[in-house]
Amino acid sequence: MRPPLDELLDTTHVVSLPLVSRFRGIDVREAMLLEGPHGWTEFSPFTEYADPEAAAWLAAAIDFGWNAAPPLLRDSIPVNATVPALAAADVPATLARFAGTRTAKVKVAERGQTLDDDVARVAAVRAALGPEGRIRVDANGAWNVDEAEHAIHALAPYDLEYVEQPCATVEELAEIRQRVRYMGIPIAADESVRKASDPLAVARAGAADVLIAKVQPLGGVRRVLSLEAEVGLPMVVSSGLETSVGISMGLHLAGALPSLDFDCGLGTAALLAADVTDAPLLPRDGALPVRRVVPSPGLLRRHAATQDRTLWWRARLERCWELLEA
Ligand SMILES: O=C(O)CCC(=O)C1=CC=C[C@@H](O)[C@@H]1C(=O)O
Ligand SMILES: [Mg+2]
Repeated sequence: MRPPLDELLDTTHVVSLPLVSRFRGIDVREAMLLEGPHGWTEFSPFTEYADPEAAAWLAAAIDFGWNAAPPLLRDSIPVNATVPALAAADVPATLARFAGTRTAKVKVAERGQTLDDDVARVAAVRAALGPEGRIRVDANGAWNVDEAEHAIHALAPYDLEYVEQPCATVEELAEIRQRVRYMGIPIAADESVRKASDPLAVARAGAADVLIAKVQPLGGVRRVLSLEAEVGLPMVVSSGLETSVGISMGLHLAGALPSLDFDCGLGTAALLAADVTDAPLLPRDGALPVRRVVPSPGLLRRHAATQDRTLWWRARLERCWELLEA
């Protein structure tokens, strides 16, 4: 059910938050925050996304603000550190932002970098975490199947928990999964789930061992819970690089999933140089508490987007609202 447009627009704030270091090609994260009857919520599709994709993020924002969250089965969520495609020398300072995490997700296959850069970064993460740390890598679909096979061989000595979206298509994922099966390295699907018209296609095709569940692109907490019931694969709840308000939506999903076998990618408030609350959801002892977040009026003012950008987001919300079922 979609609330009236005026009701949504009434409480919106658009913020523009600097990142500590460049991540997925951006230095600043814009987000729109809204307050519904059940609390604060976030609408923050990346700016380049077209309306049909962004509408799922709005459905999620509405779900979290205008419905009671499903019952929680746990109130603390173990999270991973997220390591952008930085130089190996910068790894220790990045990991230090994610206090107590035993797992790290490392970005690889960044445009303009080489496999040697990836190997050096992953080696630095292994050196910092020690033999018991867990390392997963995320290629964001940048490799073809042969490149993925070569890269996985080069990275395997550092002991990989899984490889996230090594290739772009579901067919390629199925193929690389077969090729590296003998190595015991699972394949996780991210873009193939969150950008697909049918998020379950990847599971049906036998293309992944693990699904990355991002709550906004998948349409909200309740929608992901119903997908989970159908899909039968373990899910790793990860962020869409949200403010702490959006992270709290992901935490409510992670808290409600029937089982949670992996550390979640919800520690990314640590990648923001500023947040919207005085009590940001930053990892402590490797975990985050499941709770709602109320933005601080002072921080909303300090990080308010320009008037132009605010109008852009309001128009975007309106167009996406039109796309949702009345
Ligand atoms: O999974 C994590 O550790 C953090 C989230 C994360 O890596 C991402 C968040 C938002 C956009 C993506 O490019 C990126 C990802 O690909 O998983
Ligand atoms: Mg990913």
